[in-house]
Amino acid sequence: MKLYHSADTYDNEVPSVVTIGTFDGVHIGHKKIIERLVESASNHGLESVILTFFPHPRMVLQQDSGIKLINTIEERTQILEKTGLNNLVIHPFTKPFSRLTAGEYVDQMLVEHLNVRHVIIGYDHRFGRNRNSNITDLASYGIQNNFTVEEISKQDIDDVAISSTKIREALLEGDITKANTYLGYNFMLTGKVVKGKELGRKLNYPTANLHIKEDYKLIPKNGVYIVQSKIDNKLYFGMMNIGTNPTVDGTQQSIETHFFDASFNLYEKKIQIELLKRIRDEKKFDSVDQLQEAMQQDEDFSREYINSLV
Ligand SMILES: Cc1cc2nc3c(=O)[nH]c(=O)nc-3n(C[C@H](O)[C@H](O)[C@H](O)COP(=O)(O)O)c2cc1C
Ligand SMILES: Nc1ncnc2c1ncn2[C@@H]1O[C@H](COP(=O)(O)OP(=O)(O)O)[C@@H](O)[C@H]1O
Repeated sequence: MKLYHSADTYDNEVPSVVTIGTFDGVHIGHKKIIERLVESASNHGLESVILTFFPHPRMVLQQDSGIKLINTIEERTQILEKTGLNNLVIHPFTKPFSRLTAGEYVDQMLVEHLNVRHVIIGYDHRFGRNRNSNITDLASYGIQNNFTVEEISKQDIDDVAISSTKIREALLEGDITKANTYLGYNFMLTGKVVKGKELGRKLNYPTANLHIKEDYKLIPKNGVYIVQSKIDNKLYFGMMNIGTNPTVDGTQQSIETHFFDASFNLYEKKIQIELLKRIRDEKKFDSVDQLQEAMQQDEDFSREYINSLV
């Protein structure tokens, strides 16, 4: 897959089949549409292109929307990489861009830059300034500009939309099992390991503190989770706490993971952690001893679960 950070730099000479959308989560519903795109392109000797925008339009047009996404743009790219897609175009969504008329948008983006021959698009897709134009308009532009438009039906879209919202809700409720089922892969958190209070090692549970730089990334409900992570090509299991560490009077939310049967220096390292199962809520214990006991129980429970996987 070739990645372009703007449609302006797209340089493939072969005409394309384009799908436009956010694809946050790249879940099983999205995958069906992407399969259709990839198959259509390959059947007609064309290039498959996903045109997506970053930042998310709502992050630019309604800056206070506080929108949270299932994937960072980097994670989204990583997941799309595995779908057989030829080209991913992440076009910068800016205020000036949002003011292009429908005609300008089609001419510049689809025709001039992406050399489009076929568009696969949702029945309710709106585009151009103030989202003025719809799929019927796109089809007329197509007649003038030598491309065809294929509609994704309401039924297919509803399947997709429902699961996207459901995944966000599931994550906020801590239902990681449900989220993973809809995603078709394990929900992940990606970031850099930073220094914490250095208390973990005193509790006999050193914990890698994950710093996620993308403030728009959706963080699941506070609590304790069983996790896995590939670090330097080796798979480690562990237990993660997402929360404010009330026992030690913490206030800031932290994301901390203790990896089993591992001893390494992870500071400054970029890691990706997959969440497998939620164990319990975070609690304020009366003493650090009680916290340590709870962590021992979490470990026992996690190890049993992990052993049952293999
Ligand atoms: C599996 C696990 C479960 C945890 N559960 C709780 C909890 O229920 N309540 C709490 O206050 N802190 C909990 N913690 C957080 C500890 O308070 C934290 O790891 C400790 O303060 C060390 O922090 P440090 O890495 O910044 O040194 C948990 C940590 C882990 C790894
Ligand atoms: N099994 C392990 N799981 C997690 N981190 C580990 C492990 N072994 C060593 N470490 C290292 O210890 C650090 C965490 O130690 P800790 O005392 O909790 O300090 P901090 O508060 O800075 O996170 C991690 O960032 C990592 O570099």
